[in-house]
Amino acid sequence: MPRKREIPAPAEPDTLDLIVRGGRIVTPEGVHDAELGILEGKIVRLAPEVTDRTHAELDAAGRYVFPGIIDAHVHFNEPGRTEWEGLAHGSLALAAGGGACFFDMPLNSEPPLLDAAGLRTKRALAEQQACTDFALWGGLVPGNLDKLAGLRDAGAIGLKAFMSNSGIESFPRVDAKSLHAGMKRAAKLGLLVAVHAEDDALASQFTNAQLAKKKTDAKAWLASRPVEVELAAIRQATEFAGETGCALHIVHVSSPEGIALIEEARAQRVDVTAETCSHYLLLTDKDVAKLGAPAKCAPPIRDEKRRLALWDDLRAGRIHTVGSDHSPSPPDLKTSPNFFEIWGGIGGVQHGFQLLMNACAATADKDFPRLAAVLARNVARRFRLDGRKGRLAEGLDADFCLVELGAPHKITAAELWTRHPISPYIGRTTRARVTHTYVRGRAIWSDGNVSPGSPKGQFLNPEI
Ligand SMILES: NC(=O)NC(NC(N)=O)C(=O)[O-]
Ligand SMILES: [Zn+2]
Ligand SMILES: [Zn+2]
Repeated sequence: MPRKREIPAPAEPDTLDLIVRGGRIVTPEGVHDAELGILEGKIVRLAPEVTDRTHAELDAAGRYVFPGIIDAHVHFNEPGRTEWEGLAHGSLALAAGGGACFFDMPLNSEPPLLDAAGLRTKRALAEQQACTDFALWGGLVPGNLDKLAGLRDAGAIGLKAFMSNSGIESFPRVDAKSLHAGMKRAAKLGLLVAVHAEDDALASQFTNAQLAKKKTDAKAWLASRPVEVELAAIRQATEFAGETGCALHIVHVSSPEGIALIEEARAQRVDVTAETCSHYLLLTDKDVAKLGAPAKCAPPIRDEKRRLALWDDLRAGRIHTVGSDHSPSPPDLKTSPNFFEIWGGIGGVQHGFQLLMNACAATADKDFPRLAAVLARNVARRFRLDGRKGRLAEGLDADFCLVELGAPHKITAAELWTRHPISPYIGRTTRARVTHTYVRGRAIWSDGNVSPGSPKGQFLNPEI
């Protein structure tokens, strides 16, 4: 008979650093009243009532406690185009909107992030400048196949490729051959590939048709990128994913037809997931015509029917992640009488997610769990960070934000933390407001203000 092992008495719990009192906890499974106990940056208690001793308390009564948002799609453009945005401004704006982590795209920094040395440079900058945690995308461009292993070893969260012109000379688009070869190599390395899915030949064809008619207004620009442009590229990328076994993430899917193609591929066991962005759920082609430059992005914002269908997709679990695709530029690049010449990219990192919550305000208990899935849990899962991030659960990082559903607030340019006060959401009203954002148990944003002595962001390595 083996001797009975002596079971040590449970250690006297340390005094907690923080208890979040009285909030409504949002998880993908539902909303419930509970409290969080936090110690050394981790959630160590999640219970109806946390009774431990604590150094501090945060009153969350009457508020929702969301998991810290993980925005897998931002362009903070540093190094090289810091005057467009920058890691400090960008991450603060993200935190002000409930974000705890961002994944920075390999463009529009200059040079773009195409190898391990580039990753180390951007990582060092972000460790100094970013107030939230972060991961970094590497680029997949024609000719950098031999850099992909280095990118993986340096901790890239995945590879990003453009199937159409990126607008950035140093970040050329992949043709079919280089995309296929890149995905094949990425599959071997265990790296996910994300694509900007617009077919270059079709986009040029439709663009030329508009320009030939001397049409250069917003309406003509929208007509130059019909849904077919997106669908052709999604078809090709999913086909390649099937052939190569590469994990594929289609970023900024703008149409329900695009989501349907991704669903079809998934039914064929292709490892593909869909991201859409807040602006496709919040704006329509009419807003593009009305707002002009601040609402220009590619693929473009679609009609009301498609916007509503994307909400259906999101509620049905057919959209896996929602990012901001925050891609701002200085005002001079946003002003031209020719809409085709205006820089494409929407600055929405601060308000986009809050406006999604606002859109669900009347059905919060039903819809907030879905938002917790697409804004945090699913992102962490897809990018293998779920051992640390993405949920309010014991043992995970204490990343969370408090959301208040209060009186309608009108969004102003003055409240933007981005470098340039350009946003399609200025003038909109929202009942949902993020009052506090915590990363690893420390306040970054509190009571609608930047917390003094903000902590520096940590680099996140995928769990390969
Ligand atoms: N160079 C960019 O930042 N492009 C971005 N611009 C958009 N979406 O309009 C993007 O993600 O494709
Ligand atoms: Zn893109
Ligand atoms: Zn983007």
